[in-house]
Amino acid sequence: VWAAKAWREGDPGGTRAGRRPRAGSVPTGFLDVDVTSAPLALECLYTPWAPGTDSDGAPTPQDCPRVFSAGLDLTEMCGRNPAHYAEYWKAVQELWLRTYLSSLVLVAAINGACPAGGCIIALACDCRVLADNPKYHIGLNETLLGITAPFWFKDAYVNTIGHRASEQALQLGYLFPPSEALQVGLVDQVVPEDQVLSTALSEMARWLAVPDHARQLTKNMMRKATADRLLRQRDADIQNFVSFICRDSIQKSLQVYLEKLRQRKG
Ligand SMILES: CCCCCC/C=C\CC(=O)SCCNC(=O)CCNC(=O)[C@H](O)C(C)(C)COP(=O)(O)OP(=O)(O)OC[C@H]1O[C@@H](n2cnc3c(N)ncnc32)[C@H](O)[C@@H]1OP(=O)(O)O
Repeated sequence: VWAAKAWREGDPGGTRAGRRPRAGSVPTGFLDVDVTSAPLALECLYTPWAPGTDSDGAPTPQDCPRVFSAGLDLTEMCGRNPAHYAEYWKAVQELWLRTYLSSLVLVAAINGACPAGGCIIALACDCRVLADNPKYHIGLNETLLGITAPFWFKDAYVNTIGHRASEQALQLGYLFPPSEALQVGLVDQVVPEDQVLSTALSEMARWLAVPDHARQLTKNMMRKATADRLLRQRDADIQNFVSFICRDSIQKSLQVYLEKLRQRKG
């Protein structure tokens, strides 16, 4: 994701959210910032956990392909206490709200798998460019983990791919391969892997060509109702998350899923 203003201006003072991510560390793996301890200054970020810039200040490709984001960090949701879950969920809300409502142009250059929390952050961007690799699935797969996507994940999905497609994909926990993601409108472009970044930059240029104030007001007009819905119910949403995630049956499901992931690796 490129936060346009900072990148365009070279932003020497901006916060580089660098370092190699580890799978599953979203929200921290996505922007690679500790959202649990610091207010997130999205407008100061100019790269994701990717790249860096070359001598002209242009972004260079990240060194960790294959995973755009493995979603939220499941270890943050297993075996912890209610206070931890509440703080974690508040940070997830904050990351999404700031991304979704950012006045910057945000283009997601998706060069790897993009499930669940990864998808929701990509959906908060203005535009998504996905690498054409059959392994790079994108979508909200929560039900396959035995959990449910919260209403604001669902809202973002519906806003992007419509009600029927969301209903089906959410219940099935379906992860779309690139061609289907394009067809359903979950991403805006699918391009060969080595063209993801250049295409994202071209998209960025297209969006930046529009007068900022008009684009920003329009973006806000389109997104405000969805964001307000969460803002009105933030505390209730946190309480709901905590009581849901604390259930023995949910903890068991998550542990089984994590164990499967680890075994698959071996
Ligand atoms: C009331 C509402 C409640 C619910 C609210 C919504 C909650 C959560 C939304 C989410 O985001 S849930 C997370 C969903 N994510 C996934 O299902 C993706 C799982 N991961 C994968 O499928 C794969 O890891 C990958 C992304 C396709 C990458 O594959 P790769 O082969 O490159 O990597 P692995 O070897 O599988 O994994 C490396 C390492 O990371 C661990 N890991 C993977 N994903 C996560 C994760 N999301 N959280 C924590 N840990 C994760 C995996 O177990 C390996 O760990 P180690 O063996 O190295 O310890």
